[in-house]
Amino acid sequence: MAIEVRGVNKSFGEAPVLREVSVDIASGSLTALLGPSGGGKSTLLRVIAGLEAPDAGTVLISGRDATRLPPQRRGVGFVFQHYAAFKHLTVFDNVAFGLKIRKRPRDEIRRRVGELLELVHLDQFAKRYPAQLSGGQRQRMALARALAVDPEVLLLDEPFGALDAQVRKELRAWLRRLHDEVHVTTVFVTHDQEEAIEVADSIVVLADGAVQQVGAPGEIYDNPASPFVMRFLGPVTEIGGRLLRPHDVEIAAEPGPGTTPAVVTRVVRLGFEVRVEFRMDGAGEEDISWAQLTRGAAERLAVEAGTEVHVRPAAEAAVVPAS
Ligand SMILES: Nc1ncnc2c1ncn2[C@@H]1O[C@H](COP(=O)(O)OP(=O)(O)OP(=O)(O)O)[C@@H](O)[C@H]1O
Repeated sequence: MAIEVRGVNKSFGEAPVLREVSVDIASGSLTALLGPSGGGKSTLLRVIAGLEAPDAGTVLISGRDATRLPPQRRGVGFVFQHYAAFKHLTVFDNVAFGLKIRKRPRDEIRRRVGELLELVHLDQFAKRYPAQLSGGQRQRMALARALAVDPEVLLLDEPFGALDAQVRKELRAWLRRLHDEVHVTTVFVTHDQEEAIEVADSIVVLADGAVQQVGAPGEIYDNPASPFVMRFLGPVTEIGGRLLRPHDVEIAAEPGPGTTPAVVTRVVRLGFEVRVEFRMDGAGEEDISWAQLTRGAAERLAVEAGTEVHVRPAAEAAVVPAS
């Protein structure tokens, strides 16, 4: 294990922000801390970095008790959402900064910074100043700088949070590829479930200061531990007191084993996907469930508002009691 967090508690004043948090982060993994705003993600990252001291509990990094070590002695590199570059230094010198402080020989610095700039695709920009870079390029520079001192662990707090959607998507894919090349144990904070699912090997869902579930993206999506996790990871709908994914709802024209009658209230065509909204037999006026169908399936079924249908969860559906 690269990082072991054991029984960490942290309060600010009266308010508990982390409650008995224990997490194992495997060496070489790319882990997302995912959860709603205020759930404690940044605080946990800061406790791992040594920027915040826990009230109780321990943090082990590479098997060593780091709980009382200052940040600079933990072997971690970090990048924050609003990355503060040294404006008066070139890209090269920004990346070289940590190596210079550590008084590495000049030749080594030149070689290492050259390699890193190539890795983050900024080799053309070495002589520019941060103000002459785009937001995405600045974040890549920040990552190169964090990697310069060979950290055992890389900690990223919403590193792409301030960027527009398109750049954010590009950087996600790029971070994934970078990690496949460099294999440094990486933990990143995000409140975006799609980002976590797309990029991470492992997701830690954190809400209300407590770990809700830990697992590979597919595991968490398919086998959520609670209604909260299920709702947080993707769209859900409710049928007969059970939560399930809308693509796991089966709709048929005729009744069958385990089906319940329902009336279609609306059909929304969203390109490839068709969203069929319906009201279950006996449900209240506002109580609308929905199914996500492919366009082909919807055409075969030929439903429109007012059609009577029969619905049930698919045999392989992940289902969680709604409350
Ligand atoms: N230094 C501090 N002093 C007092 N309260 C704090 C401090 N830092 C964080 N908090 C509080 O702790 C709680 C958790 O904050 P934290 O930043 O860890 O959450 P988060 O999950 O990262 O949220 P976000 O996604 O909004 O950044 C919040 O209620 C926040 O207001």
